[in-house]
Amino acid sequence: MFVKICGLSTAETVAAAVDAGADAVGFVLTRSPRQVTPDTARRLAAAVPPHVLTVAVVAGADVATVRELVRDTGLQALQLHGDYSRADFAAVADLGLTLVRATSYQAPDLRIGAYGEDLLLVDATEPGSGGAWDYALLRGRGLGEGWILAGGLSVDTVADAITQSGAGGVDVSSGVESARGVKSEDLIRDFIAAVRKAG
Ligand SMILES: O=C(O)c1ccccc1NCC(=O)[C@H](O)[C@H](O)COP(=O)(O)O
Repeated sequence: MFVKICGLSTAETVAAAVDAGADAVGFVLTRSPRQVTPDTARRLAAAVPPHVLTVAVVAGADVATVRELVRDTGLQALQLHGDYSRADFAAVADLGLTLVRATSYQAPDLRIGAYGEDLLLVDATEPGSGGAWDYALLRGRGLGEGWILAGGLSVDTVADAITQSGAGGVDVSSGVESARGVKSEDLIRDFIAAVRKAG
């Protein structure tokens, strides 16, 4: 089971996620309580071992801005939220990053690779809101191998969510925070332990 901890902004919480066995860590480069600058993302990612995927999270920016945001960060993956087209995905393919298409569970084209992406993250309608949804809606929908479930997951709900959805990976942000935008090292550890136990 692939686990991504999203919205990290301090060295301590990045270290907690890595030490607890996260497969990926996300840095939000877009307007959010978790927003970090590209410089901060680069500094935080420099301490992450290469086997942990470092992900730039961007929502709604045009392709030129996206390219500018990730330039020089050294991050390994780019997660795009919003109305990005197949042409937009093609226009960032030359960056050589792992591409993550983040989309609502209500959107069409719920299949890995439909836009040329490497990973598909199926989220609530409002990313980063902590809003849960009916994860069972996606069971058996043939999304492809290893799609990632997101939206309102927490230590208490993640095991059931995996069972209900059949997801091969999970992503969390609000559910590992002590207050909005403030990550908790204990909750990060507990969340990853809950996923490992379930998976
Ligand atoms: O985290 C944000 O604030 C955010 C803002 C704008 C676009 C994306 C954002 N986060 C993306 C994520 O990958 C979140 O982890 C995902 O939406 C799940 O969030 P949550 O429901 O809070 O666990």
